[in-house]
Amino acid sequence: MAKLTVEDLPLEGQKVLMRVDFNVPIKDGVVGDDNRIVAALPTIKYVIDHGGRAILFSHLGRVKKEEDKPGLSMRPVAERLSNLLNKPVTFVPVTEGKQLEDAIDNMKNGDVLLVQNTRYEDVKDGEYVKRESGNDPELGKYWASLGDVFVNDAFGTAHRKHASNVGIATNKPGKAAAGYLMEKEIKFLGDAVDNPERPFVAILGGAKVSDKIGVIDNLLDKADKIIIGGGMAYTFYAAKGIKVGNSLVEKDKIDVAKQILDKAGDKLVLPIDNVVADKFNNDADTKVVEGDIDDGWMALDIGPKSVEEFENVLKDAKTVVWNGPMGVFEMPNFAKGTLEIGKFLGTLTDATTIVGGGDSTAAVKELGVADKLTHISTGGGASLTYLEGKTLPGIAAISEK
Ligand SMILES: Nc1ncnc2c1ncn2[C@@H]1O[C@H](COP(=O)(O)OP(=O)(O)OP(=O)(O)O)[C@@H](O)[C@H]1O
Ligand SMILES: O=C(O)[C@H](O)COP(=O)(O)O
Ligand SMILES: [Mg+2]
Repeated sequence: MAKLTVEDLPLEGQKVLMRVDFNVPIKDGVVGDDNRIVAALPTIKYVIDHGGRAILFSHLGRVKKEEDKPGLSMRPVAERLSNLLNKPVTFVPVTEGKQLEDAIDNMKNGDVLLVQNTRYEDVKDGEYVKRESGNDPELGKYWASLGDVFVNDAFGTAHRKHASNVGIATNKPGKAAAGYLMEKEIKFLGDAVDNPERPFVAILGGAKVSDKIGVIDNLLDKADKIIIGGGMAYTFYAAKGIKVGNSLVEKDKIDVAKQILDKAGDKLVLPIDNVVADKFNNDADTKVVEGDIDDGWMALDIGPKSVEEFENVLKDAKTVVWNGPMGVFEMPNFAKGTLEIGKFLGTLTDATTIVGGGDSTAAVKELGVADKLTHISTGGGASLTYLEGKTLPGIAAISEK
């Protein structure tokens, strides 16, 4: 990578501003899945082990009104980070002003400080002003003034143009570096997209048809096969004139699906059979059907023949990128397709296997197959934007070597 990295920066005695993606699930004031915090530890440790003073910034959720703030405080994240680092982390409950500046002045080499949720800046005096999310130039300049150098390790946020990533970087020319997580994500995803070992197979599932249909179009030029499963599949069924019953379909995307089918030829692999249910519930009546899905039934998982067919396509793959579960894996009765595909990927020891996306990552972790895969991306939207071949503003703003 031609970008500056954390190892290129002076750290001893420096105030090191760091952008991380600690946008993690919080339930009842406690951090749930801490994958994203754990993933940033190598860079944080490197900075403090080299005498830097780590000043961490992250957003958490989406702050649109004053009342959103209490539930989206970074305090629980500071507690978890402190446990993981096994040392105190100073939490500053504000995003600007004397309290923050004093706390930074009091830091010693090797100390860690976490600033309040950067998106608190999106709401001022009850108004939704988007200072952070809209990359307000004054805010980026102010945050940049609080430190000497900048390290961006927030791959998960790289598709966003925020004051805390793009803004700070722009105000630290020649001193804005990528962290280890950023490097690692770019390496795995970059190799997969730019120079994949073939056959290269992409698996797309999940529920966000309109968000992700653009990815399919772009990947058609790059992948050897694209497997479509999960809620994504039935819009393609509809485009082919197969009956979908009450399955998830995005009607205004049927035309796009038709165009993709025309362009794709036999590159696109759709489910042969599905587990259909009479309601969206784990306790629904279910059956496996091939092809047409009758009214009153909805497809909530791929069926055994689809699993077999998908495995057949995957068995010789050398690169596999997966986003979006094969069914409603949150309900145990519809988790089998996702589990089977995940388990099978785990057996492809000669292949590079990459999973990205919030629910997809949660699925492979819950189902116990995560450690068999080459790379679990911390980016959902970011990894897909990358796969689409688009420039990520957070990465673009990092200084060149
Ligand atoms: N057949 C289906 N019908 C309805 N929902 C489905 C079906 N298959 C999967 N899903 C749902 O799709 C959701 C996950 O899709 P999603 O596109 O959000 O993936 P993701 O990995 O979280 O990616 P991102 O990070 O972009 O959100 C899950 O909640 C799952 O229940
Ligand atoms: O979780 C993510 O994808 C990133 O942290 C970005 O969050 P956002 O979708 O709220 O901008
Ligand atoms: Mg999701």
